[in-house]
Formats: sequence, structure tokens, C-alpha cells
Amino acid sequence: MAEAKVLSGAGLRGQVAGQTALSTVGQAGAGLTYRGYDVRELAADAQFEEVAYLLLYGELPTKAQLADYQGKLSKLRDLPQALKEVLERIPADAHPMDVMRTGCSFLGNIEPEKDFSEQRDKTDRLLAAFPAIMCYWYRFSHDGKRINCVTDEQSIGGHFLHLLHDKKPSELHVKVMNVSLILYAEHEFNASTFTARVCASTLSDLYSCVTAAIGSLRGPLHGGANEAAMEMIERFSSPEEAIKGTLGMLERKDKIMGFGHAIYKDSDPRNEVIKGWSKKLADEVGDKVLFAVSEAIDKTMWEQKKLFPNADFYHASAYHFMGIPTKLFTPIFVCSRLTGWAAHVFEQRANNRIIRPSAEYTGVEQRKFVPIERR
Ligand SMILES: CC(=O)SCCNC(=O)CCNC(=O)[C@H](O)C(C)(C)COP(=O)(O)OP(=O)(O)OC[C@H]1O[C@@H](n2cnc3c(N)ncnc32)[C@H](O)[C@@H]1OP(=O)(O)O
Ligand SMILES: O=C([O-])CC(=O)C(=O)O
Repeated sequence: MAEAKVLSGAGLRGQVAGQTALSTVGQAGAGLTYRGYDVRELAADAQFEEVAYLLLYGELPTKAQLADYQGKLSKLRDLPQALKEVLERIPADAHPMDVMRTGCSFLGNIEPEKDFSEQRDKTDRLLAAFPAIMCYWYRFSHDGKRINCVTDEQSIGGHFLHLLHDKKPSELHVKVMNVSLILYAEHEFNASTFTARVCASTLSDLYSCVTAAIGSLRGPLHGGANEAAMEMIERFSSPEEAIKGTLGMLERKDKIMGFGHAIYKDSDPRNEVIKGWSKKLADEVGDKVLFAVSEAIDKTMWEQKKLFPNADFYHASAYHFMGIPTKLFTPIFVCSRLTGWAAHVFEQRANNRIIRPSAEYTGVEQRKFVPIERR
């Protein structure tokens, strides 16, 4: 059972920085809940669009509301020509998280949020457009192809896979994408969400809040860990090699990406879910190496450091087995976490006071100014 650590010290750890009705992280008896629902139940039985609706509109949708919502999102998928032209100018060796940041920011120029009453519609637009922003740039810069940004896939996960691979995805892959997007959707006051809330607290627009949050998610200590984990796992060709390599990294005091957590103490509830799906995908592709290597690292980390895999670690192999290029891993996180970020922006706006903490000064004592010619 995921429980929260006793928290103290730097990094604002353990300090309540605001209130939320959106999620609980690491409370006894419930590892992670979204508006009161256990994330494991949502991942087992809900569609990502249901969870997005829950976070953004406050309650789970009825069948009719879900159909309307999915219909609305489907109609918002295409990208404006001006945005396609911007994406075409971004080089192939750019980091896709920078592409997402630019794509979001540029859309904010041509479809601005003029009034907070538009916040839900603007969020839905971003939710619908993000997969195409990522895939239009990726396919143009890597394959020289201008893709059609519209598909007939009902789900956001299926739509993304279809755009990326230019074919209808299998049912299993659509299911795993759905689970993944649910698991990543919301996580209380994590670094990127807090970034979004700080930005919202100045009464800035939604696109600025989301663009800022993308910048925070990009780092390897946060969302970027799923890519870093993949790069590490791929270096080993057997479990024995992985154990040796992990011990070496620990000896050198390297950070092992995809392990540990700022809040959870002994497990991340999302891990068991995505690990199970990664195993299914490993069996589907006949993998004999990557999953076993991942488990060997997992076991070594627990034995040596009592560190457990967080949401990112088995996401790496799961995405890899579905043929997703490593550099697109963190942008998928963006497509999901947008829902949590936006819901927090709405919450901040509904009861706002500018977020402005104080600093403990550690500089020199007050002193007299010395004119430049006497320095
Ligand atoms: C979806 C997400 O964003 S989940 C997080 C994704 N990030 C990662 O996977 C990056 C790797 N993990 C980490 O860097 C950290 O565990 C964080 C950033 C997630 C949490 O950081 P903190 O709250 O500061 O960690 P915590 O206080 O538990 O660290 C305790 C000790 O364990 C060590 N530690 C924590 N995680 C790791 C790790 N992954 N590898 C090696 N050592 C680690 C720390 O260095 C620290 O050691 P020290 O006391 O000797 O300095
Ligand atoms: O809560 C955190 O610090 C990081 C995390 O797991 C997330 O954002 O999903």
C-alpha cells in the first residue's frame, strides 16, 4: 500500500501550499484518488475521456455526456495551417517537449483565451490537439510527411497511435494507452502542477499556465524520467548485466531514473498497474530481454536501497513495446497531465490569492554603495 513519507526539509517538502479537491496522494488506505475515486479502479474500468471529464467538469459523465464529450473532442483535433507551418520549422533534433511547449504557446497566440469563461473550451481544444501537435512535427521532421491530423479513432490514445504509426492500432494498444493516460492524469501539487498554479495565481491565461507546466515536466527528476529510464534499460542485454550495472551506478551515487518518490514511502500505486500491462505487451511482442532487465533493476533497487519504481519506470518498456520512439514518452505525459494542470488552474482561479512565499536571506549584511571609479 502506498503511504506518504514523513516529510521535512528543503524543496518545500511537507508544507501545505494550498487546498485541492482534485486528488489525494499517499493517504493511508488509498494510494492515489481522483475526486475520491481510486486510480486503480479508474484504470481498470474507465476511459481516459471519462477521467478527463471527471477532473475538468467535476463528476463522472453519464453515457450520453461521455458520447457528447468524445464527439466534441474529435471535432477539435485538426491543427490550424499557421501552427502546422510553425511545427514544420522546428528541426528533427529538437526535443519533442520543446515542440509541445512551442505548439501550446503558439496556439495561445492564434486562439487566445480572452476570458476565463472560456477555460474549459480552451482546455478541450488543447486536449484534442496535443496528439497532432506531437505527431505532425514528428512525422514531418523524421519522415518528411505532412500527415492528416484527423482520424476516426474514438479515444485520444488510439488517435495518437494512429497518427504516429499511420494505421489503426490494435485493441490491446488502445487499452494500454488509455490506462497510461489515466495513470498520469493528476497528482496533486507535483512540480509541474504547482508551476501551473503559480502562473494561474497571477491571473495569467491558460496557455501560459500550461506552457510553464510543460517546462517543469520536461526535467528528468519529473516527467523526463520515463525517457531516462528507457535509455538506461536499453543499455543492458541481460538481467545479470543489469544487476551489475545497477550496483555500479549505486556505488557511483548516480540517480537511477524511474525510482523513488517525493511523497510515496514504499510504493507508487500506479506502478503495479503499468507493470502488469508492460508484462502483457512483453509477451505479445515475444520480448525476452527488456522486461527481465527491468525486473532485475527493480529487484536490485529494492534490495540495495529500499527504493521502488515510480509511475515512470515500467511506462518506459510499455511504450517501447508499442513501438513508440523514446523521445515521445514525456510528450504523452503532457497529453494526459494537461487535464490535472487545467483542473488545478480552474481551482486556483476560483479561490485565488497570488502565490508569493518568502525567502530566508543568506547573503551579505547591508552595506554602503561604492561608486564604480572607487571599486
Ligand atoms: C511521475 C514523476 O514525476 S515520478 C518522479 C520521476 N523522477 C525520477 O524517477 C527521478 C529519480 N528519482 C529522484 O530523483 C527522486 O527520488 C525524486 C526527485 C523523485 C524525489 O526526490 P526526494 O524527495 O528528494 O527523494 P528522497 O528524499 O526520498 O531521497 C532520499 C535519498 O534517496 C536517494 N534517492 C532518491 N531517489 C533515488 C534514485 N532514483 N536513485 C538513487 N538514489 C535515489 C536520494 O539521493 C537521497 O539520498 P541522500 O539522502 O543520500 O541524499
Ligand atoms: O508527485 C510528484 O512529485 C511526481 C509525480 O509522481 C507526478 O507528478 O505524477
